[in-house]
Amino acid sequence: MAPTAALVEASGLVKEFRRPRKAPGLAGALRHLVTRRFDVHRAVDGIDLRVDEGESVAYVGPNGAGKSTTVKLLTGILVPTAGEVRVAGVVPHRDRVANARNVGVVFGQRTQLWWDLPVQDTFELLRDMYRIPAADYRRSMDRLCEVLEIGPLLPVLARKLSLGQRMRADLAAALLHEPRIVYLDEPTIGLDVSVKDRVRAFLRQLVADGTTVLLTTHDVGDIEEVCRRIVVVDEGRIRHDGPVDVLRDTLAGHSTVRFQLAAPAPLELIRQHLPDAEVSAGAGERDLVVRFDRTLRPAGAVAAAVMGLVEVRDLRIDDEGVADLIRRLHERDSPAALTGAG
Ligand SMILES: Nc1ncnc2c1ncn2[C@@H]1O[C@H](COP(=O)(O)OP(=O)(O)OP(=O)(O)O)[C@@H](O)[C@H]1O
Repeated sequence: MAPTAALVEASGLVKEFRRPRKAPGLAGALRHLVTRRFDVHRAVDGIDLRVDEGESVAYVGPNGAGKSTTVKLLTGILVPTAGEVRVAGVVPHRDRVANARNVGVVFGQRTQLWWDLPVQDTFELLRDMYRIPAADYRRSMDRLCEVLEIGPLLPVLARKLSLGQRMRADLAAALLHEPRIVYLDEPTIGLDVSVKDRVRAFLRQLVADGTTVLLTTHDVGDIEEVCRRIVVVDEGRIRHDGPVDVLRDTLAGHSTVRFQLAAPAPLELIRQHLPDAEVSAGAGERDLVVRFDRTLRPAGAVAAAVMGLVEVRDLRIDDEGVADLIRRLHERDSPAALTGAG
């Protein structure tokens, strides 16, 4: 087998921000004007990351973990405080123009479409910006119009688009110049289920066609359906790096049903009937929490089993999200074992 080429190579990557340190109140603000003091915050704290051509990587972590900062370092928007980074052989912050030709970026909560222009005009501006030859532009547009069904959106002003339409147009805008790697930040946030499915199907196709994808998301469905590898980052460091499949089997395929009962929960009785589930007490003595592997039994079967044993007043089903996944990783592995775990 031919060796795969590294597309992203980061080693010892560090980004520090200076944050103003000021005492509270007006006196503090005035003092800060005279003697400025700063705290140094390491948003990215020594990241080693290699992404090979054709990989699909979920880059996840809690809020403030350093995900966006990493992506900004990869796009060249930020200059690292220390360490090395190359994307397709280019040092992003040294040669932002060359780097921009290789990368596409989509932010779910922001758009790169010109708000007051028809979608078509943004595409033409991008064509000129990236100096895409006419024949390549035609081919790329034809393909994107077909798979993203954006043809009817071309004459529409960007501000008139629905969220789902805007996301499809934004994906097209990011891919028009056929980048080798795409960074996607929460690409399905706020979308309804059917549009979400379409976006995920499109991303799967993109990966199948050989584009490298780095996806930041809080949605476990995005990870499971689009990515083969998951990198978990917390406090600026990589805590876990491995195949999604392993996590899917051991961690992510769980749901929790929370019951409110008419009387105090008989935990032992319920454990006897649901031996492969985790049965625990909730906040109050009439609350019951059952966590189970949803690949073994559906939530309906768990609810029916409990309702056959005790009187249930109310219930809620929660599928686990990325936050649960990260918490479970912390619980499962000691901090030492987590670092660099593969
Ligand atoms: N320009 C900046 N100046 C100062 N601090 C910053 C700056 N940008 C980010 N930070 C801080 O760096 C840390 C990491 O931020 P970052 O945006 O990379 O996190 P994130 O993992 O993307 O979080 P989220 O999921 O909330 O987007 C945070 O504590 C943030 O407040």
